[in-house]
Amino acid sequence: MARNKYDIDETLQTEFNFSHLKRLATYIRPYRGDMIFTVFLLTISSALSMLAPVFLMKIMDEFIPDKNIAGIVIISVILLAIYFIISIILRMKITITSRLGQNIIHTIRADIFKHLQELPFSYYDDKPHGKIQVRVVNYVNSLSDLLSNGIINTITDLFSLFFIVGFMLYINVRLTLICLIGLPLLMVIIFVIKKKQRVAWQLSSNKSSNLNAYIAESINGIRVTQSFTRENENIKIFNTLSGDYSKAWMRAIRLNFLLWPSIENISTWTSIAVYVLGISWLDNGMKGITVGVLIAMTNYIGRFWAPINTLASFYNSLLTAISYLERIFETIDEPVLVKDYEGAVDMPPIKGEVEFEDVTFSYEDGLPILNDISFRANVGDSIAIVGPTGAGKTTIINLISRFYNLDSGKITIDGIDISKVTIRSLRKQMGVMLQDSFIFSGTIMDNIRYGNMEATDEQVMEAAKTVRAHDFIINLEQGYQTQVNERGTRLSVGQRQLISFARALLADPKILILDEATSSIDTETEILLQEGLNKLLANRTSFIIAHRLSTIKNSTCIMYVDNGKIQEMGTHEELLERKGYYYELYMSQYKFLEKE
Ligand SMILES: Nc1ncnc2c1ncn2[C@@H]1O[C@H](COP(=O)(O)OP(=O)(O)OP(=O)(O)O)[C@@H](O)[C@H]1O
Repeated sequence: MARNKYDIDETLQTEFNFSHLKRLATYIRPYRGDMIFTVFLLTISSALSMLAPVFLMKIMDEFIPDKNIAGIVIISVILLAIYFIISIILRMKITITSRLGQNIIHTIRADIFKHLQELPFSYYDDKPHGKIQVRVVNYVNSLSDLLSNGIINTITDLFSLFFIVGFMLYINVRLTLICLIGLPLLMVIIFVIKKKQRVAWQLSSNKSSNLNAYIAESINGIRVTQSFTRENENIKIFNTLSGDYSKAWMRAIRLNFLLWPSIENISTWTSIAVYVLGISWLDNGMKGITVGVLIAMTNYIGRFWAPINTLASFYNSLLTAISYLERIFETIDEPVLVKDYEGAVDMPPIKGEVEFEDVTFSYEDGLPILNDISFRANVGDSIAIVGPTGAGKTTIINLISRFYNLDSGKITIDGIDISKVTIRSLRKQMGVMLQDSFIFSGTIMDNIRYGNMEATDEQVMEAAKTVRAHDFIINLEQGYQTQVNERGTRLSVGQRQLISFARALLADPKILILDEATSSIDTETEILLQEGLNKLLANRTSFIIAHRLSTIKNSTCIMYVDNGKIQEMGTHEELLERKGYYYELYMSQYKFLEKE
């Protein structure tokens, strides 16, 4: 799959369907006790608040004409008590819903993150990292309001609506029916704008994703940007992406806002109808219409449209949330293409014999990068892989750890097909040191211990001493406890490599895979690295994408890769004698080094 870029909208693999909502319900289910309790409290509060207009009606129609002061006082006290209870209930609701919403969001986020840990390299090859990040953080956050207040308010408002209509019918059936006439009209409006809203929110989430992708890319590439003084161009790209996002968001929100004026209009017109007809019926002395009835009725009509408004706003948030849910579930459902096959067993302790048998591999269908590659490395061999850039060297070493699946052929370790064993048991026994010696934020001690979480401080230091990293570490202001930033920016390239050596050694793997940095390193560090490397390689089978002549010459076998094939294999002397590809490479790049 071609890599998606920051300015290309992502297309959804699966369209939204209602099973997404059902799935969302599974996240909510563990909290249904809390939800039911809150809805119960809110329903009580809503029912209590419904009593006020009835009390008012009683005061207007009975207590005032009868001059019943005691009755008015009693009702006022009851109303005060009711509002006190309502305020306590609302406070409880806020506490419970906030906690509940955050718990649900945490579970969804944890599920995405767990899945991201398992997704293979190919997933990350195709997607800008900012677009992945926005799903874990922003999209999940956007569900917060829906999950905390939205659902509970909606259920409660449905109950309120039920009570309000009940009270209205109790007071006067005719006037109630006039009020309800507006509802079918509202349904039609909702139905008409629904599809447009969905599309608008999808577009808005795409644009926010693009913007995030670009921000992440710009931060990662800030050094190159400033070196090439590309700041102004970057700001222009940012402004375009940010403008696109604003426009998409404005369009979506405008569609959302179409609903409120509609509700306002419908509620105003039906209220006017109730007033006009009510007053004329009162004038005509129609049975059952009194001043108290009209006051109570207008009060209920005001209340009737409030929950309708909340329901409409819930509906809007649901449509917004759906566009995020689609992305969230798409990520959680992303197939883990590199996984344990059924019946996979653990890899027994590795001795270190590695064999490629007719291996063919492509990143993109129909474009093979490796063609029918076969070779064998015996226990303890160190294989230096050389060849022109883009030849497929990194690809070969990535396949040994099974970071990708093969198109055909097989790779065996100690005669066991690596696709038949569990990935964890395979990778745990391998030491991989990639060209970018990634340093995580934390202490130097933590960074080395990454290779073996059970290692003691002494073992960490022992490993650092062996690869010659100890001396520079103890000269840092806090030694092994010195904090380093993500990517290890405060360390030199050579220092980062030495830390990676120590990390790899601590894992004590039988097979070592190294992508040697090409960066020019000062002679002193070069000697240190070479010493470190020699210690690291002793008694292990190793594959090194080698750039230093010393590493190449010290290896048991050199493999020259080009055009997806192994063109030559042999020792330094054998290959020089053959006067083929390696000879050419040596004469053009390394020979002068030996003269110095
Ligand atoms: N994730 C990927 N998706 C698609 N093509 C890729 C991917 N990674 C590498 N390639 C392509 O595969 C080929 C081999 O790449 P590889 O990284 O293995 O080369 P290499 O020999 O290690 O190069 P270098 O010495 O420059 O690091 C190249 O043509 C490259 O463009």
